[in-house]
Amino acid sequence: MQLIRGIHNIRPKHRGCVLTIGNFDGVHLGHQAVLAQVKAQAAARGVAATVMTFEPQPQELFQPARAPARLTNLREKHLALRAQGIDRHLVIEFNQKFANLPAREFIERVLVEQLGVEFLVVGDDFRFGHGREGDFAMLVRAGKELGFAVVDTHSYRQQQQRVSSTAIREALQQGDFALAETMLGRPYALQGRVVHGAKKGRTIGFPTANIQLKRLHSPLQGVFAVQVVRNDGKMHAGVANIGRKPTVHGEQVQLEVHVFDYAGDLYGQQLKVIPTHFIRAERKFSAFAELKLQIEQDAITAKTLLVSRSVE
Ligand SMILES: Cc1cc2nc3c(=O)[nH]c(=O)nc-3n(C[C@H](O)[C@H](O)[C@H](O)COP(=O)(O)O)c2cc1C
Ligand SMILES: Nc1ncnc2c1ncn2[C@@H]1O[C@H](COP(=O)(O)OP(=O)(O)O)[C@@H](O)[C@H]1O
Repeated sequence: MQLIRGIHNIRPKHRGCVLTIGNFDGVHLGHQAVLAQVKAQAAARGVAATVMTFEPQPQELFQPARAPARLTNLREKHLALRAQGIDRHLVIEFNQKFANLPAREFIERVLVEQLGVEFLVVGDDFRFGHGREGDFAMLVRAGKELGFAVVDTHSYRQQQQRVSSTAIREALQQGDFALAETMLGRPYALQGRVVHGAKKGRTIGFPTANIQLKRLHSPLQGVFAVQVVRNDGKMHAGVANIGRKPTVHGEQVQLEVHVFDYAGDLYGQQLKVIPTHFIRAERKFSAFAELKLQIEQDAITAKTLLVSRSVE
């Protein structure tokens, strides 16, 4: 799959596509139904199945404090789109300049001239262009005039509930990882590269692989039993903390994983961390020795939960 970052990187050879536009945060089953429609239309026409997303997501630019926690950062989203068999992922850098682009210009310049869109799939509540002036009806009219088809996405439901990024976020916050998985079509996972930390973990017998979340807000916080998948596909059990580490005056929210029965170097590796159970909220301890005792308890709890899960 091809990743195109920025409209300035669209080349004449990219003309001709079946396109969908949206945030696609999570790439859940609702999104996957839309992607299947895009792929089928693209295959029938012999053009590229293309997804346009925005980075940051528009609300993260306009109202960063109120923007919902992302289920997938850019990389995770890209990998999930790739797993769906999409040909091209076009990431628009969403800044004030792009937000000011008049709706008509977006259609004429980006959709028609640059992308040569043949078939467009968007939600009927999709708004775009300066001051959100563009809407579904405008796209339909422009399509008739400029020669592309426009269809709306259908609401995808499961047990009467509309599958949405919001519903998945709520399931995660309630520790209902099984429900989140049924809506995502895969286990909820956080992915990233192991970076260097303060090197304190090893001094208490709990080395922790530190992974930057690359999100404005995290949908999860606290201590969890987890499964860890390495790039070579090897699986391990572990215990993880997602938080600011108030005991050691951390700043950014980070994911830290202690892998059970493992001793080796994980720096630089890509890890996929699948939370399976919520254990407790993060706390500030008055001494590092107290935190050590608590982590020992957390590790026992996590092992018990993971064993009972594998027996189920
Ligand atoms: C299972 C687990 C639970 C944790 N719980 C907390 C916590 O409640 N409060 C806190 O400040 N840090 C918590 N941490 C983070 C530790 O402060 C951190 O792992 C330690 O400072 C080592 O950091 P380092 O990897 O940068 O050396 C936890 C870590 C793990 C693995
Ligand atoms: N069982 C393990 N779980 C997690 N990391 C481990 C483990 N064994 C060794 N490591 C290595 O140790 C590092 C973490 O040690 P730590 O002292 O916490 O350092 P840092 O502060 O840099 O994360 C990991 O990034 C990894 O390379």
